[in-house]
Amino acid sequence: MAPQTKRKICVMGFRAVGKSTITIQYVDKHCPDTYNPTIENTFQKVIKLGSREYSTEIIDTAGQDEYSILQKQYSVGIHGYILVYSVTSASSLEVVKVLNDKILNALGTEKIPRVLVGNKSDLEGERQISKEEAQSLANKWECAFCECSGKNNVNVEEVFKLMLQEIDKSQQPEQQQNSGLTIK
Ligand SMILES: Nc1nc2c(ncn2[C@@H]2O[C@H](COP(=O)(O)OP(=O)(O)OP(=O)(O)O)[C@@H](O)[C@H]2O)c(=O)[nH]1
Repeated sequence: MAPQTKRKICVMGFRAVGKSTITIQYVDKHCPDTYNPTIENTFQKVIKLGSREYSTEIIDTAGQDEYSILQKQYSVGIHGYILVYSVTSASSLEVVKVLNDKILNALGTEKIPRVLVGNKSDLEGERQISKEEAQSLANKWECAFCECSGKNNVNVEEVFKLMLQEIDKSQQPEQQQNSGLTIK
């Protein structure tokens, strides 16, 4: 069997957008009952994708806002970023834009594997951000995009699959790279 490929992924975004719910739903297959603001949690999961196995470390970070300083441990040794906003909160998308700028500045390159994730897609009646608006932002950033519901476990697997694919793509020679992947 091929050796496991190590991946370190950081889940970031504004407070209460659902970072922990998505992560715990994916790793432990359940939705937390109560809202507990996260300080920082690290999860380990072996993910099988096609013929490859990934030994994955997923860092669920504390909620950030536009004034948060990007901590050093979130800019060193991270393979990819899951940038979460809530489709019910326009300001959470603004925070993700600021976060994205901070990450790009800290790493000094635009070629960073990222997935833009619109969570709480089950709350259609409270929607403030359209899929089209977020998709066009992801196109501009040349990163992957999907919406999901951590609560209802819809598209959560896809978030992490897209992340691993984006990381793999970034490690291929330039000519083999396609534009950002999307799961609708
Ligand atoms: N309706 C709905 N609620 C959700 C969803 N995901 C999370 N929530 C709720 O949103 C609240 C915040 O969820 P968390 O997962 O703790 O959010 P977080 O981004 O980790 O929060 P911080 O640790 O404070 O940054 C909780 O009450 C969750 O139940 C979702 O997909 N749909």
